[in-house]
Amino acid sequence: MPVAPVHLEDGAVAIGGRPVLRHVDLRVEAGEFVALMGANGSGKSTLVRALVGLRPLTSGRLRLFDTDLERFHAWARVGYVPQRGGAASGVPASVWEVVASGRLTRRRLLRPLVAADRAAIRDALEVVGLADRAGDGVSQLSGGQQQRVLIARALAGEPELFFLDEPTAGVDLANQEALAHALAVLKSRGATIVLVAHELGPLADLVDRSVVMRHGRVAYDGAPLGDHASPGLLPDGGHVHHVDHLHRTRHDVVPPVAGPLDHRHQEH
Ligand SMILES: Nc1ncnc2c1ncn2[C@@H]1O[C@H](COP(=O)(O)OP(=O)(O)OP(=O)(O)O)[C@@H](O)[C@H]1O
Repeated sequence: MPVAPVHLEDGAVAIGGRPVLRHVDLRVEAGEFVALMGANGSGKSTLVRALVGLRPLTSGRLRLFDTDLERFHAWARVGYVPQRGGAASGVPASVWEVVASGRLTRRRLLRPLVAADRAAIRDALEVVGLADRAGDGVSQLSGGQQQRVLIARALAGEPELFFLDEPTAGVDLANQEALAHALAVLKSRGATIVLVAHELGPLADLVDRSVVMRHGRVAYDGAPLGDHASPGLLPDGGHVHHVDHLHRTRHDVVPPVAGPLDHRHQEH
C-alpha cells in the first residue's frame, strides 16, 4: 500500500482530564483533499493539533509519512495554518517578510536567502494573489487577505501535507475564491490537504472526501458532503459510523450526491 501522509489509529486526546477525542481513526492518502467538518466543539481543531504533534495523544498511534510521531522530524514536509485569532494584526511585518518566514523550515539557520528561496516566496505570493502587496504592512490588509498571507507563508515551505483550520471563517467571498484557487494549485501539484471548515463554499469542488466529527468521534467518513443538501441522506458507499447520531444543526451537512468512495481511494 502506498505511504499514507496521515495515519491515526484509535487516537484519543484528553484536556484537563476531560476526553475531547475518542477512538479516532483517520487515514489520509497521498494527494487527497479531506474536509474535516462538524459542529462547534466537536473536536476538529483538537484533531488537527494532534495530527501536527501540538497536542499529545493520550492513547493511539499516529504515523506521518509512515513514521511514528516520536521519530518524525521531517516537519518541512508539513504545513499548518492555525485557526485565525488575529495573530497577524498588530504585527509590524510586511507581507513579504511574513511569507519569507515560512521558508525557514527549508533553510539552514542564518544562511542567506538563495534564488530558490526567493522564487518559492514569490510563487507563494502569486498563488494567493498577493504578489502586488508584497511590500505592504500586514496590518494594512483585510482579515481575508491576512488569512491568505498566512497560507502563502505555509506554501513558501512547499509542504507536501497541508493542514488548514477554518481558513474560510469570517472571510468574504472574493477571498474565499482566492483561497480556493490557491488550494487548487496546491492540489494540482500533488499536495495532500486536510481542511477544517464549517461551510465549504467555493472550496466544495476540491473536496475528495468529508470527515464529520461529533462529540470527539468520527461520525461520518466518506463521499464529499455539500453545504446545502437536504437532510436525511447519506451516501451508500461512504464509510459511515454512528450515522444515527448525526443530528442536523446549522453546521451539520448532508451530501448532495450519493456514490461509492472506494474507486477514489484506488486511484492513489
Ligand atoms: N485548550 C483547551 N482547554 C480546554 N478545553 C479545550 C481546549 N481546546 C479544546 N477544548 C475543548 O475540546 C472540545 C473540542 O474543541 P475543538 O476546538 O477541538 O472543537 P472544534 O470542533 O474545532 O470547534 P470550533 O469549530 O468551535 O473551533 C471543546 O469542548 C473544547 O471546549
